Amino acid sequence: MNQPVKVSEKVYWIGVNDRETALFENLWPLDKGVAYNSYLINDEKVALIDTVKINKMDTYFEKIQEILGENKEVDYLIVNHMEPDHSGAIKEAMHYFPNIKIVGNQKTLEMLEAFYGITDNFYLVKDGDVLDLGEHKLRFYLTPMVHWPETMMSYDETDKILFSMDAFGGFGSLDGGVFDDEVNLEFYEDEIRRYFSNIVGKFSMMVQNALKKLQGLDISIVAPTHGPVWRENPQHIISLYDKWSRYEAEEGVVIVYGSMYGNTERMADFIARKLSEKGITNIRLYDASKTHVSYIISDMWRFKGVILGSCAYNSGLFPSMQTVINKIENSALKNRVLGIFGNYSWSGGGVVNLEAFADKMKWERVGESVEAKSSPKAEDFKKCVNIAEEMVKKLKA
Ligand SMILES: Cc1cc2nc3c(=O)[nH]c(=O)nc-3n(C[C@H](O)[C@H](O)[C@H](O)COP(=O)(O)O)c2cc1C
Repeated sequence: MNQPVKVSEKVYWIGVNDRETALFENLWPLDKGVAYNSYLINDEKVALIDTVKINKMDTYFEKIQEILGENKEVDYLIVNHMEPDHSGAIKEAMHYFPNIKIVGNQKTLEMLEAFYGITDNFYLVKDGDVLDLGEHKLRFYLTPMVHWPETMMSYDETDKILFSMDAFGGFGSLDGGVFDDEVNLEFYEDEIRRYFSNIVGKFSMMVQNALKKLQGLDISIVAPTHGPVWRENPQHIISLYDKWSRYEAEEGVVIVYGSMYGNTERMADFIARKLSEKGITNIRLYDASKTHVSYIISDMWRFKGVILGSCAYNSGLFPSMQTVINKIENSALKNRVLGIFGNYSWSGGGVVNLEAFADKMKWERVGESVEAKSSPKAEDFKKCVNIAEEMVKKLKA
């Protein structure tokens, strides 16, 4: 999309879509692309709010010039977040608008120098400071570690727009629709949760601190740097963030397994069927070697039950399961209920490592771990039934 889109009388969305990059942060699949949202406030003084990734700059400055006309320039560039997918065009912005002032906090300043060697034309703001643009007044809220040290949000007190940087944003390009009332929210909510769980979730406590700081603010529009702009129901996305960062979950079970020859997979299928017979409708069953871990973590952030299975592999976990375990540990997901199963043929390695993981995570356990020797037998399936039954009891309690 090349056209600027009006967010309010003087505020414009001037974001760009990226459908070329395969992996966000060179890690997270972008099957449906991503949008880098940037905003322009065309007041007496002109403010640009965050920029876009450098590979997507071709029409960006044209859009700005189109809004401003020939005789106006950008006065301020508000840098809410220094991650290069938003700060990438800062140097070009300084080149394009030589009088521009870069607005950020002390940590922004340090990063500007470290990333781009920029030390001049900086306008330092502290928590609660206000920048007067004429009709519009921007108040700055420092929200450290959501999910970088310098992260902050800018609140337009006139139109009640919260420019929230990466918070409340997600994957998925904006294919025509820009606002929450213009798009299929089911898709974007999934992609926002995948973004949250993989990138921001580790900093859930800082998200809670930020939400507390924003409490009481009259917010009409939430304008993040990725994903849709929330103008119809901004409280909806705020409440989802609140729920996820408190580790609240829905009834449902995510089963993930690593299997080479199908024995562990048979146990996973069996457990899934037992869960279904007991009335669980939200069951997600993943082969860890097929589905990218980012989708698996996203579902674990959504559902209360987690059941992990691995065959033994060179005295350890099956490698794709090791990836899943590492990611969960790194994300520090809390308050889940866990069942464990696995398979071996001589001295094991899968279940013992899943047990060690369980000890670290301190999640509530269900049933006795089951480790079948090669093809699972009747007594193994009995233990699988027990895991499923105990899980359902916990979920329905
Ligand atoms: C490369 C490789 C390494 C393995 N390492 C172990 C091991 O360290 N300990 C063990 O008990 N079994 C080991 N096994 C055997 C498998 O874990 C076992 O056959 C299991 O039943 C496979 O489950 P699956 O059918 O779900 O793949 C290994 C198998 C392969 C192919």
